[in-house]
Amino acid sequence: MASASEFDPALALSHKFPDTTYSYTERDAALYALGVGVCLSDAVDGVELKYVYHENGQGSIKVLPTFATLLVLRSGASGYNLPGLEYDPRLLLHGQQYIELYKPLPSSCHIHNIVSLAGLHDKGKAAILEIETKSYEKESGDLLCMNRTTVFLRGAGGFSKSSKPFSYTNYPMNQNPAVKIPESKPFSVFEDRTQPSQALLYRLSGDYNPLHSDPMVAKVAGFSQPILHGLCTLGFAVRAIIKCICRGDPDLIKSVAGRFLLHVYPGETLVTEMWLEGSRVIYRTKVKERKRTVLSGYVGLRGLTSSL
Ligand SMILES: CCCCCCC[C@@H](O)CC(=O)SCCNC(=O)CCNC(=O)[C@H](O)C(C)(C)COP(=O)(O)OP(=O)(O)OC[C@H]1O[C@@H](n2cnc3c(N)ncnc32)[C@H](O)[C@@H]1OP(=O)(O)O
Repeated sequence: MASASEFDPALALSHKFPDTTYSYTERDAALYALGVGVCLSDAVDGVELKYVYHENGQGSIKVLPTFATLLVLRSGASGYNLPGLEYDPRLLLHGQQYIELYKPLPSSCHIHNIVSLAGLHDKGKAAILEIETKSYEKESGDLLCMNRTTVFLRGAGGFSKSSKPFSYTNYPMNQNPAVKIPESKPFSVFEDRTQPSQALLYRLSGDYNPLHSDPMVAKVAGFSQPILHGLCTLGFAVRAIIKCICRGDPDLIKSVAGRFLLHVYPGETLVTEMWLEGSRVIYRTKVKERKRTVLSGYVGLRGLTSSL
């Protein structure tokens, strides 16, 4: 591999990522739902049973909108390896996630992914890499969703002049997950306790990064114990919004944006606060035990929320 000084960001921008595929069944969707806390405190939860069971004779289970984040998993293997960009995978942290949903996800599907570079930034102490994945249903050719995954590669920055650090983005500013949290009282607040084994369950959905399961790897990365997957925390937060704002209807979710601000330890309690701003829900998730904000962002809704 080349050293940071040999890395040519201009050359990296012309890199073509290979297309990837992904197939899932109802079992994968249900396993994911359990991983992000569905029916965790109530096995017959009136609005959540439909994600894991054919309730009332329904033909198929419902799929949570954040399941879309799994469709890109295969892209990750090649997606975070830009030619010449050197980084220690043990120091990688998930920084942000942005999702657009164009139609409800089917309960089983074959997916074709088109992958591209959406952003690359030199932050000195870190490099930030943004990968965009458009996921198409193979059979119909329909575009189902788009994911933009931002990874924070600690120790991989410094490849450009510190007086003029390299920064490239190909998407509009209004899709940036960084939000200003209102000072008013939240419209709704939802509390959910994760299980000590939460990351061990969530990883079975396909993100086997040992940062979430191996105490030694967690220590090297700077944590006292394995931490929760960022996308697991995001799944908990969006579930809270579906419960409290969407009256249990997952199909109202049009887009999701989240910035991971601090790690979560499995077993900690997540408290998600929500504010309505037009057709957007601004949210912030805190860890109750440490009184620290771990995630914030917004969710775009379909349809009017004026009746709320
Ligand atoms: C399916 C797809 C899978 C995707 C791969 C993911 C694999 C997973 O297995 C891995 C995970 O889930 S890791 C767990 C989830 N993530 C985390 O816990 C990270 C939490 N965040 C942090 O620790 C810090 O915010 C931290 C460390 C990220 C940044 O904190 P600091 O070092 O203090 O940074 P700071 O000095 O405040 O800012 C430096 C510049 O970076 C920008 N920035 C900060 N936080 C960011 C974030 N979260 N995302 C993107 N950019 C971020 C800042 O804006 C700043 O830039 P500038 O100076 O230009 O303003």
